[in-house]
Amino acid sequence: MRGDGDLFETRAARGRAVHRGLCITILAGIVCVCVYRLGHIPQVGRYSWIAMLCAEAVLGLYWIISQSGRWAVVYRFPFKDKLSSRYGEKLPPVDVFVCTADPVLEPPSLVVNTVLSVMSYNYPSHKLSVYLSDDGGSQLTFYALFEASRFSKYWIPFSKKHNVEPRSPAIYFSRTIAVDDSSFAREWTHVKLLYEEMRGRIDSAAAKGSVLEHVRDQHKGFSEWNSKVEKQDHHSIVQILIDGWNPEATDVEGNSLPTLVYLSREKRPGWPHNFKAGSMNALIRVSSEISKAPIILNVDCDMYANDPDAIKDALCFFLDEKHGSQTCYVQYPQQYNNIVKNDIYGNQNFATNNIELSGLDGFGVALYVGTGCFHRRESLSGKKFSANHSIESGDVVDNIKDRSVVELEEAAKVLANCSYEKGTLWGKEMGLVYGCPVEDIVTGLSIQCRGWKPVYYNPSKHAFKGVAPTTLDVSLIQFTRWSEGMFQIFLSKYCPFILGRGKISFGGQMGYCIYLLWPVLSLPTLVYGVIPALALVRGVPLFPKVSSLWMATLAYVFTAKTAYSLAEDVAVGDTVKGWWYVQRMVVIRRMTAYLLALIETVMRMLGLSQSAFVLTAKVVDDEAEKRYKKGLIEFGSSSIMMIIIATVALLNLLALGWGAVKALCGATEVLWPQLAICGVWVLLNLPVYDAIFFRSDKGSMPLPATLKSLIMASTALLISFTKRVVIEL
Ligand SMILES: O=c1ccn([C@@H]2O[C@H](COP(=O)(O)OP(=O)(O)O[C@H]3O[C@H](CO)[C@@H](O)[C@H](O)[C@H]3O)[C@@H](O)[C@H]2O)c(=O)[nH]1
Ligand SMILES: [Mn+2]
Repeated sequence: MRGDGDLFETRAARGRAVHRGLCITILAGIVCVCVYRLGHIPQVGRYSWIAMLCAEAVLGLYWIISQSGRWAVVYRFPFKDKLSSRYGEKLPPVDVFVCTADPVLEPPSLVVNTVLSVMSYNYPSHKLSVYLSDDGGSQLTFYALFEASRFSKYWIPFSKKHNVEPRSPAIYFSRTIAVDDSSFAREWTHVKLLYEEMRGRIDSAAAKGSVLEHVRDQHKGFSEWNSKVEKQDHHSIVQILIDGWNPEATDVEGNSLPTLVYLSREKRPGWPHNFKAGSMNALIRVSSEISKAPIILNVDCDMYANDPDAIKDALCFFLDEKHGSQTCYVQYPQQYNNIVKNDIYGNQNFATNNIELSGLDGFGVALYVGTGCFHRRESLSGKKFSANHSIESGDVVDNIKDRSVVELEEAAKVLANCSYEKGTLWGKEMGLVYGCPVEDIVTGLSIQCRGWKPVYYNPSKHAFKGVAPTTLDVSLIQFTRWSEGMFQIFLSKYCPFILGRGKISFGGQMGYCIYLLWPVLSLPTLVYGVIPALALVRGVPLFPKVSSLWMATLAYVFTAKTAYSLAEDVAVGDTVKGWWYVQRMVVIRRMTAYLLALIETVMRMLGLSQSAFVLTAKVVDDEAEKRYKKGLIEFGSSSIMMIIIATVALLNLLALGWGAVKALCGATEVLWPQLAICGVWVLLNLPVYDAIFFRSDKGSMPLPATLKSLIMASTALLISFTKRVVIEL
């Protein structure tokens, strides 16, 4: 852990002693449970017992690993006022990269709101260049950016003059103000109208799928689409929509504007384009031709800048005299602006964002999560850290010299061609690493292994806000991609224990594994979701006698872990209900997304499949949106994931029913601990029963999924019951 610098401070979190004390007792408990399991393997139900033993051992090990995120939590505090007074006009230029990939899943009007929010940062415009990379190669997106470049002439001066927040016009204008006679209200009304007109034009072009002919005449860039341009087959397009160094490029009040560039790298069938990593690498090269700022901010197209001063905060970590030269990136947590009450899909990650990631920071590592991250260009370009990397404060104009817009565009295009990377180190040692669905995580890890130090910064005012998934399917697909990518890293040469050895701290290596090992959790969770219920019906006990000391130990481990997790979540701002919903989502993710990722990984290792990047949809239909806002989980598909969820839910419900009847009938061998486990599963799954039995909307469990699940669950129970009869005979 690094100590204090002059532009920021690092403080240890309180309560470490309590956590460490509790850790020791839980650890002792876990050891006892495993010892007990090993020493009491029964004759009947042997395999179930061994499965439970394995599950508990894996969960216990994972619990140990996850303590690395709690052991040495630190928080960061930058001093941006000090930065401003020290650097004044000499602040470094900043390039902002925005990535988009599909005009349908990522509507152009959403994309340009993100672009406008980063264009209007409280930062000198002539030091700011914004690049939009469009992997969709879409004229509609280009058109939207063209519209935004015009609207920015009104929006930037308005938002800066009145210091409005946030700087995404869509979000800002969705809130109303008291319209009176003041000049602010008049301006507000005027700019809002301009915004709404612009948005109307963008949305109607998107709906029609084409841009009007007379509009196409207004900018030379549209002619790029005169020849054949298909999403996966087109030439490189680079269009400088605002050349910020040109004294004539000004807003309506005569101030300079940030540079604005549209990029769509070349795509050809047969050439791997490497998804977002490929797009980022093209951005790194193209921007180095045009503005070459030493600091790069990278955001996803749905993630607007929420804090107009965030650049200055981040710069404190780069410009600090003591530690700044070693900083490779400053990562902010992923926050969302579309979270409903109690966050039904567990998107907010309270414990991860406020504790675990700060805990990793305490061990000197931070995950790069692909968005909301400020990079040092040098560290992104594959350089190793060596002393004395200071950041220059040159202006964009120094870089451009006397080249015209067209010259720059032509030079930049070449850098975005498919063939450019052939035989180079791009995607290996330079830029973002290729071949992994979580290009961000693996890239961050390898940068740190080159001697650089990242910073995780989680300010109370969120710096960026994105769009969180609003249906179960989309959320689980996202987690499948993530967990598959994570596990792939663990099994590759990038495994932190191998690559990171001697380069990052052991605590940091463990910290990475909190995420890299996600898919492994699928099996023990399924064991706990299936075996106690089946054994209950079969009449086979899987736990010690309720009155025994062993049972007390087991119960202690379970209670202490659960209570700690609840306490920590609530301590950092979650509600009790929110925590409970996270528990549900955790279980669902493990049984579905992580399981599929595990299977997929095995298939990939056998050469049977290839990983891809399934884009997360940022829009859903109105009805689904309404259900999301009402807090109803959207099942609505008969995918294998839904069937797994429904099967486990029904299995536990039926087993609980059976056990309860037995208990009421006064049977002596009621297996209380197993009954309790089924009870917990049933409680967790209440919305699943609702979706199966009571709901009739489109988000309910489809009948085919219900039937398949019912057949599977009852068959499994029947088999178990038959075994019981055999035992009794
Ligand atoms: O071929 C592609 C695919 C995606 N993207 C962009 O990548 C971003 C992230 O894609 P999204 O579908 O929103 O994925 P998420 O699951 O929300 O993304 C998280 O996880 C990714 C890694 O899996 C990271 O790259 C992202 O930054 C991080 O927000 C979006 O801006 C896309 O436009 C591209 O530019 N090109
Ligand atoms: Mn996203």
